[in-house]
Amino acid sequence: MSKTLFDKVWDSHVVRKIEDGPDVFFIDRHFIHEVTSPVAFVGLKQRGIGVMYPERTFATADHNTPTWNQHLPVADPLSANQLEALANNAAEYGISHWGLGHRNNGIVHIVGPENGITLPGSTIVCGDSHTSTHGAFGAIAFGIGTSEVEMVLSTQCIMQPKPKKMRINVNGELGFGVTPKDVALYIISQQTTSGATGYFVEYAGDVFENMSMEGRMTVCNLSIEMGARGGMIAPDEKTFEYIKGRKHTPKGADWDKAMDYWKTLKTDDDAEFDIEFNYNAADIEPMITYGTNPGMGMGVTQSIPLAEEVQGGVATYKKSLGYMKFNEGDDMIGKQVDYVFLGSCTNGRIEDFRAFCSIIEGRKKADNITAWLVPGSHKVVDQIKEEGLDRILDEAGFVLREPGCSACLAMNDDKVPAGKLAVSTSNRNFEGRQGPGSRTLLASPLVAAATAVTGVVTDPRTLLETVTA
Ligand SMILES: CC(C)[C@H](C(=O)O)[C@@H](O)C(=O)O
Ligand code: SF4
Repeated sequence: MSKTLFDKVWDSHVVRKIEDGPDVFFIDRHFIHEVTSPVAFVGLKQRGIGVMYPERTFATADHNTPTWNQHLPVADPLSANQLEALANNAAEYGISHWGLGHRNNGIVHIVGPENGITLPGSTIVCGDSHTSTHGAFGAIAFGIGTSEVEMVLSTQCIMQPKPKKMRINVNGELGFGVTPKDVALYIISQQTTSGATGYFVEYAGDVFENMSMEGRMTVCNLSIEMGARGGMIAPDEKTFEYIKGRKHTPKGADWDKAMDYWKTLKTDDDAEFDIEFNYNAADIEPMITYGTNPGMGMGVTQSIPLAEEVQGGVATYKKSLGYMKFNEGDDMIGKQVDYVFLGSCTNGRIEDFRAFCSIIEGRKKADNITAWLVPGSHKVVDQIKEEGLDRILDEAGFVLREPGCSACLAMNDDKVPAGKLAVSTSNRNFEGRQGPGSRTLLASPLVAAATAVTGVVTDPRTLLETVTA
């Protein structure tokens, strides 16, 4: 029978089918971080049970870590406790742990792929919604709750009903200045934040085939923001090239054997999806959000829609604009911004820093902007330095911080003050997400850079033209 990529990976991991119930589903790789794992370990201890396959679980500290002076003790007691619990639990159960300052430390969804833990055809979970990122490698990857973290630690399985299947095709060529982040924000603006609820998405078509692995990770990362369980892209030569030779990837004969399998990981021509959508690359502009969910996005040159033009409740829409202190019909271009955040598991990889630097090179940070540039991992820091991007940043008046989730969710000191407006390359613009009362505009690293040097929301294409002219 014909199968989709998703079917192939899912079916090969079902340990047992329960009639009219969920599947007992085997998990190849399990990531844990300091926020959602401590309670799971307490549960194990209370029940007096151990971790079944400690070598399949990987711990990293990221959510509430400071991005400055990481060598000093963490001042916030709650954060310090969670970090200590992660370290102690990892040591007690024999789990690999990349704590603060460790060479491999960084945001969980960035260090997994960097270290070759994320592999095609594998199943990956983490107590974290953006686990969907790993789908970029043709893995089935999704977020789980803390009770499921406990279940995976103790049995390496979870109980999961098989989601429905959606395919999103984007064909054609992306325009100048249009990045993977824009593709994702465009898709979410079309789907809304609930359009893909109950589905697992496969992204297909020219745009994803031509995209770098970094870009594919950005797209899969945002799948969750339209309600999807996860998103995935079929592995290809680019995928194999990316993972080859990394710390945890198979070597020698094991690599050849794995490759034979990985090459079969494609949707069969006549396989069926429950639902399918087609979009044109040419319709996608550099995007920006104007409201308080990631579905409220539009082309950066457009004006905020009128209440009667949008689907859903008018009252909710107006409340959202009220929070943002925006009016229907406002232009986004030219709005004064206070903060720019480059980072997160959405846009904290080397390609994002290259994109940012392509705009700020030879320019200066605007005086009204506070910029937080937070690489996703120490490896990204190393790459930034190897490529000399740190000098470009320095000359333009920017400072590079240390890795972590940072202002993506503001669990550390990187909080945008109440009322201030931030252009952020992260994935959520909910009320207070970047600090109580903070206002967030989600956008690509190019839009963030253009805004950082002008001080107002800016279409990056206007600055890129100046550079290339
Ligand atoms: C803290 C964690 C549970 C949360 C998530 O699951 O996504 C965080 O990573 C986020 O991005 O909001
Ligand atoms: S960077 Fe943001 S979205 Fe990603 S895991 Fe951290 S808090 Fe969650």
